[in-house]
Amino acid sequence: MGYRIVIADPLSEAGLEPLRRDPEVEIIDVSHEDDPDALVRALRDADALIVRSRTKVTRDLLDLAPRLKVVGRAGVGVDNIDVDAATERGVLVLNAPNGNTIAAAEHAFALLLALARRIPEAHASVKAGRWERQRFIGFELMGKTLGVVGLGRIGSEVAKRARAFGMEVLGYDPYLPESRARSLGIEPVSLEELFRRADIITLHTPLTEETRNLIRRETLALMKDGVILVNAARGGLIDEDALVEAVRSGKVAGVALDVFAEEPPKNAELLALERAVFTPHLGASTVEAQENVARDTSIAILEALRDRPVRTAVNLPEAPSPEAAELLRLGERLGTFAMDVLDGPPVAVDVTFHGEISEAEREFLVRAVLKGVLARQLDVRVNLVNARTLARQRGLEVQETWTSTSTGFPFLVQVRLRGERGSAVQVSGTIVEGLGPRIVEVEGFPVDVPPEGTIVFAHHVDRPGVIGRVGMIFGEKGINIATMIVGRREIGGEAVMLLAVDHTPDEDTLAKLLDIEALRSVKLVRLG
Ligand SMILES: NC(=O)C1=CN([C@@H]2O[C@H](COP(=O)(O)OP(=O)(O)OC[C@H]3O[C@@H](n4cnc5c(N)ncnc54)[C@H](O)[C@@H]3O)[C@@H](O)[C@H]2O)C=CC1
Ligand SMILES: O=C(O)CCC(=O)C(=O)O
Repeated sequence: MGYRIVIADPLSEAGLEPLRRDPEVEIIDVSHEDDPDALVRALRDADALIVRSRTKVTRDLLDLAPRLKVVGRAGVGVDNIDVDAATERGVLVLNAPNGNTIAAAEHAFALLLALARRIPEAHASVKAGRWERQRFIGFELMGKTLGVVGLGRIGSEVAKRARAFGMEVLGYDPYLPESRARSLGIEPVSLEELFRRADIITLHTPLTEETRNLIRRETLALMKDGVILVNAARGGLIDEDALVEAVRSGKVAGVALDVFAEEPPKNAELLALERAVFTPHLGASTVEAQENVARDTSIAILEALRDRPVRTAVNLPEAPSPEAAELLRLGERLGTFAMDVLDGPPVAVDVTFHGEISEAEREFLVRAVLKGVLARQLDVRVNLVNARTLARQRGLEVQETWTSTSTGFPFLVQVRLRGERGSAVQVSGTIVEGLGPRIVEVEGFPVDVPPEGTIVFAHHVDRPGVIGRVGMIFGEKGINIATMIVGRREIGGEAVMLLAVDHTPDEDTLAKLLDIEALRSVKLVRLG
C-alpha cells in the first residue's frame, strides 16, 4: 500500500530525498500551483500533508482530508496549524524543531548588527552614489546587556553568540531551570528585571496566550530609555501600535523585526519608522536550515505513516523507548480485553501502574488502553493522538495511579474498566523479556497468556469434568484450542478459564458452553 504525501509549501528539494527514494511514496507537490483548489483536490486522498508557514491548516481544511494521518511542519512554530482540530480527528502533527535553530539565531544577530551599524541605510546611500561617513555612526555590542526572553534552542544559541561579542546576558524563561541558564553563561532574572536592565532585548518564545503582546505599553514603560528591540520569533509577541509610539517618542532607539503581527505586514506606521530594520520572516531561510527541516520532516512523516514512534510529535508525548511498540500493544489489548468482557457501556477506566515505569511510558500506556476501550465503540478513527480527547468527549472518566508496590514483575499495568450499574472488569499485564506482552491477571486470578488472537473467557466453578466438556464442545465444532489457562484461588472455588482458539466460535458454540452447569459466564475477546 502506497502513501500519498501532499506538499503544500515550497521545500528544499535536497531535503525531500527520503520521500523521493521511498518506493511506497507518491508525492503530490502543489506548492507552485496558483489554483487554490489544487490543494483541496490533492487532500481528498492524502495520507500526509507537509507545510512550511504559508499554508494555514484550519479545521475546514482538515475536513477535506478524510484519510489524513499526519501533518508535518517543516520548521518550529505550529501556529499555522489548528492542532486541536487535528487532535480531535486523530491526525498527528509533527514539526522539525532542530533544523533551523542556527539559522534563526544567526538571523537575530544579523538583524541586531544591521541595526547597530545602520547597514541597510548605509547600503542604500552608497548605492545612491553618496559617501556619508559622518551620517552612519553606530554602536558596539561589547559591554552592552542583552536580555534574552525564551532560552530554548534559539534563545540559548543567541546567548552563546552574545557572550562571544563580549555582552552581558540576562535571560528569562519560566520553564527552564536556573542552573541551565547559568551553565550557558546567562544570568537568570525575572521578566521585569530583564526589561529594566537590558540595553537590547531579543525575543525567542513561541506565540502562546501567555506571550501574546509580551511587549506592550506597560512593559515598554519598564524598559530603559533608548532600548533596542529584536524580534525574530513571532509578530504577535509585540503590540505594534505601542511599539510605533515608543519608537516615535525615543523610548525605543531602534527595532529589528523579522516577524509581524500580520504577514506580509500592512501596518504603514510601523513600516515608515526610521531606525528600524525589517526582513520578511527570513529567520529559517538558509540553504542549510531548509534542507535540514525538509529532511527531518520527511523522515518523521515516514515514521508516522509506518506507525513508528515519532520524536518530534506535537500532539503526542515523546515516544518512551525503542520498546514502545510492545508497550502500546500491551496497553491497547488490555483495554480491548476489558471492553469485550465488560457488561454494558463503560463509564470509567482506572489504570494502576506498579513498579518501574517512566512518566512517558505511563502516558503512552494510558492512551493505548483508551484506544483499546474506545475503538470498539466508535466509528471515528481512534489512535494515540485523539484517545484522551475522545474519552473526555464521551464522558469516560480516566483515573491513573502509580504505586511502587512490588508485584513480582518489573512493572505491571492494571486496567479496571467500570460500567454502569456497578459492573467492572479487571485485567493486568506486563512485558516478559523474550516473550513480549502477557496478560498475567484477570479478575484477581493469576494467569499467563499472550494478548493475541481470539480468546474465550469464562467464569466457572472449579469442578472435575468442566474442562473436558468445554474441550469436547470445541472439538465437535472443529475449533482448535491453541492454549488453555485456568486460574483459581482455591480448590473447588470460583475460577476463570482463558482459551486461545484458532477460529472464532459462533453464537451456537457459546450457547452450548453456557449449558455447562458449572460455567457462569462466557465472553468472546477478539484481540486481533
Ligand atoms: N523567524 C523565523 O523564521 C523563526 C522563528 N522561530 C520562532 O522562534 C520560537 C523559538 O524557537 P525555539 O527556540 O526553537 O523553540 P524552543 O521551544 O526551543 O524555545 C522556546 C522557549 O521559550 C520558552 N517560553 C515559553 N513561554 C515563555 C514565556 N512566557 N516567557 C519566556 N519564555 C517562555 C520555553 O520555555 C522555551 O525554552 C519558535 O516558537 C518560533 O515561533 C523559530 C524558527 C525560525
Ligand atoms: O518556514 C519558515 O521559514 C518559518 C520558520 C519559522 O518561523 C519556524 O520554524 O517557526
